[in-house]
Amino acid sequence: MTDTKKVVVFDYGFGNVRSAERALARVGADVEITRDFDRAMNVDGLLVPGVGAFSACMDGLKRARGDWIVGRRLAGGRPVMGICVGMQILFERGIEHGVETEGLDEWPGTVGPLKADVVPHMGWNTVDAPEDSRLFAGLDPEARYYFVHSYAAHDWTLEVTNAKIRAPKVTWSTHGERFVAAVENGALWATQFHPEKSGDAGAQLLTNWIETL
Ligand SMILES: NC(=O)CC[C@H](N)C(=O)O
Repeated sequence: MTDTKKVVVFDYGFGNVRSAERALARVGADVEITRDFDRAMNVDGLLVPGVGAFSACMDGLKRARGDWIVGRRLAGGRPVMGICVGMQILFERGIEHGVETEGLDEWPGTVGPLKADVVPHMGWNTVDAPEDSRLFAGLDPEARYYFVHSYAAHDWTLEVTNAKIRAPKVTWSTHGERFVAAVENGALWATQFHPEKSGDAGAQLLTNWIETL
């Protein structure tokens, strides 16, 4: 019997923390919703949800020292997962309603408006994951995931040229145009869609993350 993995759902005031908590508990994690600095720093896995505007989420995250916590966890190789705006804020910057806000800059690039006939992109969609993805391991390539967003990262520019460093794995989806749907980058994983609202496929995806903790 492997140890039960402990996960903190980081509560900085901008995220559907209860549904994230339920989904993680359903796949066997010992889950706590908190913004407590020490618990968020020392738990097996930190999940950063995000609902709302990029700038408001960044303000809330900084007020709870979430920027510091994410940075120090990653510096020590401690797993972090971002969901929805919790993924968007990992990029260099976000532009929403003409407001440009600095993100955590874990990855270069700008999160901007989705160019599609219908926004928000609200509903189920497939993704195009790399063959060797650990996040999507064991999942049907035709599986669908639940998205609710009007902004996205359209490009991926972080290139890793050193063969000794594991290159990030990027998963794409399309709504009007191609956008980044998920990233696996060492201890930092993130999804634009909501695994906690994506049924069995989402549960398998969260299980895949929990198993790395
Ligand atoms: N579901 C969300 O809260 C996403 C909000 C984000 N500002 C976006 O539209 O992409």
